[in-house]
Amino acid sequence: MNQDQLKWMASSAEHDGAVGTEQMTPPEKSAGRATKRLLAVLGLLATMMFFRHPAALMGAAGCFLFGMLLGGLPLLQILRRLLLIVPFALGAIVFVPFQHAEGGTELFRLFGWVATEEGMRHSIVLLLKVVNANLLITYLLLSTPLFQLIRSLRAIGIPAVLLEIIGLMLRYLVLLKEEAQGMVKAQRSRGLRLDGWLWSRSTYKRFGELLGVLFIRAYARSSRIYQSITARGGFGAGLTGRGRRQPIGQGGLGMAIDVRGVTYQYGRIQALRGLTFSIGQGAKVVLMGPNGAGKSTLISLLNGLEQPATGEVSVFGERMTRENALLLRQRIGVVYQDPDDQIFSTTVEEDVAFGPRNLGLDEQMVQDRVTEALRAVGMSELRSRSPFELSYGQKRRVAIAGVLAMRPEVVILDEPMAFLDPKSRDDLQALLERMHESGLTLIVATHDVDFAAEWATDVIVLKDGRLLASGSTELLFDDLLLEQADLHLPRLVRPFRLLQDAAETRPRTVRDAAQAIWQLIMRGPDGTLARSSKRMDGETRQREG
Ligand SMILES: Nc1ncnc2c1ncn2[C@@H]1O[C@H](COP(=O)(O)OP(=O)(O)OP(=O)(O)O)[C@@H](O)[C@H]1O
Repeated sequence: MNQDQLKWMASSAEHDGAVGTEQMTPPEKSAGRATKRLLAVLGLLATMMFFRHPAALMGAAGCFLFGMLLGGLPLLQILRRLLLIVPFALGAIVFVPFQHAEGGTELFRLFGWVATEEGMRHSIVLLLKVVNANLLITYLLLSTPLFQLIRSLRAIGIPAVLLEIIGLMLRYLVLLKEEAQGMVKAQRSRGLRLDGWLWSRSTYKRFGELLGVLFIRAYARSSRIYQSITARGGFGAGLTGRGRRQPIGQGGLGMAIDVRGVTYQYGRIQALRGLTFSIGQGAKVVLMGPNGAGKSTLISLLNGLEQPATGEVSVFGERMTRENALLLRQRIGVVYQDPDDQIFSTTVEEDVAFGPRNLGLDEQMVQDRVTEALRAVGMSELRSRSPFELSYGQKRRVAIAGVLAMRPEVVILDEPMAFLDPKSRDDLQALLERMHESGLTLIVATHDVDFAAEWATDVIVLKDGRLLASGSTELLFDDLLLEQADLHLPRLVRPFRLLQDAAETRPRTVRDAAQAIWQLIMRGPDGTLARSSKRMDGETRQREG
């Protein structure tokens, strides 16, 4: 996908009205203000380290709080963030007074431990310093959007790798929180009562078990996130030298993907059993098959995240190996089923910029690609938002933008329609159409036969790791194949199957179906319509009988 193609998509999206007004990069002025604010907070934090007197620290805390309220920050939010330091405060109060037992002035004894005046003072000073630091950081977080904060941190010379580590740690914390919330919700729906949980014995009995499950779930999720980061060139030494595409071998002209005798197994589980098929450039392919058929495994192989046990996968004529997988991967983008597995940055624009940065592009080019990709998916307005605050459909668009910004030639989407409302599904289908018109080869793993019949040009059907069939979407009308693959006939076709005179009619779209019905009606004068109606009535009665 070249620059013109992505731009074309972006302009089409705007033309369709799918896009709101583009929010341009924040003005220099506010970026400068954010950096000044960051420097001021860092300066105050450093100064705070030298304060030794509780009264001075208390005075500083009062000033900070007053300043924040004067600046319009909500008191409730400030207090909520202050609650975060309660565990630390308890630790400081409980342990620190006993630190100066030797040589200090005794205040009281507890279980043989001596609390001293010096220890107590030290404890109060420590506590006040933590409160002050918390107030200052809260001020920064509440007054400056996260993306600007990150830019400012970069501007003052904090190494990018450190920021990435912080970003990933934050992502892991968010992930833990989401998993914990998900678990609580699922358990409440099955009768878990939360009233009095803090004092309940069973809470503590099950605590270890729940914590274990939480970490296993978070681990599984983070390994999927790791996969998607790798798919966009993360953790690698950059995908290509300075963003240029290396020449890729000759062969298979017009062929985007060629799969020959591929097998794959997870331990003793045979997931793929000798698959052979090919996909031409510019095709719109649906990958179908029941649960466990091997679709996700195949996608991992096509993207080079896994290597086949036997057989080979070729991309644009070049055989995929461990060595060239990084290079070939930039020609094949993958949009995973769960956008939360794919998105991990603190802002939408940072997330979309992740792949282009891995390509080694300069910052201006990265920003251009981010703008274009977000415009193409109709998400320009939300570029500064945290992706974790978005709806599921919006997250999916961000995930697609992240892949488009890499300018791949093939895009694979795993169940892109899952969990979307009808309007979002229509929007996504229109987006897929634009992506295809811009020259992309698209592969969509789906269970949705109606979407497949309407949208795709070709179909690949798997079952139990085997290829049941591959070819044009005419296959979707083959009853035997559909039965073998646990699929059903597209809905639009079913009524025509009940009409003897129109049993072979295979409408793909509502418009096709309307036209077919109209043609049937127009045949009326010679009596066909009447006969058809009678036959339909007759057949319906027969079925009901
Ligand atoms: N990490 C794994 N470890 C062991 N077995 C696995 C693993 N992932 C998948 N499998 C097995 O491999 C087979 C193919 O699974 P895969 O996820 O590729 O199917 P799928 O067609 O994508 O299914 P679905 O439609 O449910 O997503 C299944 O039998 C599955 O149990």
